[in-house]
Amino acid sequence: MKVGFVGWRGMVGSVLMQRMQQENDFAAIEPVFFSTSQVGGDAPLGAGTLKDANDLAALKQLDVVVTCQGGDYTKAVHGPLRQSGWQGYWIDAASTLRMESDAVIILDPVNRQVIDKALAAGGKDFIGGNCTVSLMLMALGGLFRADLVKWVSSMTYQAASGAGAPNMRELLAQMGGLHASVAGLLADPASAILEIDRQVTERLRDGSLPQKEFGFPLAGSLLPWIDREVEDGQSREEWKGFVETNKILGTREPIPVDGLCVRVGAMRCHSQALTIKLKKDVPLADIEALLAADNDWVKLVPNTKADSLAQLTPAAVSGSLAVPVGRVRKMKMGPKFVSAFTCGDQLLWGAAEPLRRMVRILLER
Ligand SMILES: NC(=O)C1=CN([C@@H]2O[C@H](COP(=O)(O)OP(=O)(O)OC[C@H]3O[C@@H](n4cnc5c(N)ncnc54)[C@H](OP(=O)(O)O)[C@@H]3O)[C@@H](O)[C@H]2O)C=CC1
Ligand SMILES: N[C@@H](CC(=O)OP(=O)(O)O)C(=O)O
Repeated sequence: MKVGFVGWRGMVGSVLMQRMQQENDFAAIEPVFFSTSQVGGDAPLGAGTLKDANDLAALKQLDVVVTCQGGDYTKAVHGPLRQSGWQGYWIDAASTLRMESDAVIILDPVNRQVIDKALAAGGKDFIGGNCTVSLMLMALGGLFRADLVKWVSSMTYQAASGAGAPNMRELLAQMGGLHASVAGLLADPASAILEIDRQVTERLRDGSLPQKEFGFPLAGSLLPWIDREVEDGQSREEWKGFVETNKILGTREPIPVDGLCVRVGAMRCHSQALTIKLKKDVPLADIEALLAADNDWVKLVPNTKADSLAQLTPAAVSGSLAVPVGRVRKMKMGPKFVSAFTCGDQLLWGAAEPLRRMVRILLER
């Protein structure tokens, strides 16, 4: 199987490359590497030279295109490539094609049956889901599979990486800038904390912190809006929660999913506080058992202070494929209301891993 990789040196693409090497995936395929800017340069893994990612004739030679290049590339190339008669599989991290009727959003531990059905029907476009949605479904898969969910409200704490690599750098530069502005006072144990706070707040507001990428300080603050405005006062990130969840699950009766998406100063893990209304009253132990057993990556964290603080944070989860879910308890609103908190690496299950596994699914056929 000849598989072309576009966007392999970007942030998501690099994580995909790492995972494919860890799992020895390249041994099973013939990889061809593309670039939009370094055509003719050395390809990785000794795979010859980099081909032009905009060269339709070169792309037409492939059985599969895997792209992490971004939505602009997808918009420019996918349509013309299909119109030229190419019948290969298109596997994409960008959101551009997700809601197209002939595209499937891939998250195989949750929706393998949707993927298999599409493949059997001749489906060719397989698109990775929004990171927040994919991580929520990896965590709550057991409740959805048991058809217990009446609705979900998700309040997110999303990492800088979701906005891109330059944003991660900017967050750290802002952190450094804040620290530097009060380093002298901090070194003096007798200095007044309110004076430290006053100077930090002044720095947050005076426009001197680097903020080209985010537009605002994120370090020492948070940003309660992600992506552009859509309808009904929702951000586009919030809109994806409902439409993508239901498309991934292939629901006939859409399950309401809504909440607020917030950017926080974490590096690459998205966290979510979830309020779930169940269709019926189910004992807590059964809920925990369903959550824990759903897939190989979800990890039920006991609802204790010690376990939550040790296992349910970006610091604990970063770089790991595990998707811990904890803080599971019945809420005061009534026996059908359950709270949960989950945290996951948004570059792994949130971006690269579903694409890698889709290549494997195609290889199995
Ligand atoms: N960031 C995220 O969390 C998520 C992103 N996505 C999707 O994936 C797409 C790619 O995102 P992301 O990986 O963050 O994008 P990056 O900006 O990291 O990479 C995109 C491309 O930029 C080019 N590039 C230019 N300069 C550099 C450099 N110094 N280092 C590496 N690459 C460089 C590369 O293309 P070339 O080799 O052709 O020059 C690369 O493939 C997004 O547009 C989005 O659609 C999906 C889910 C999550
Ligand atoms: N929008 C997400 C990251 C992302 O790339 O999402 P999508 O794949 O839906 O465009 C975030 O900012 O955290």
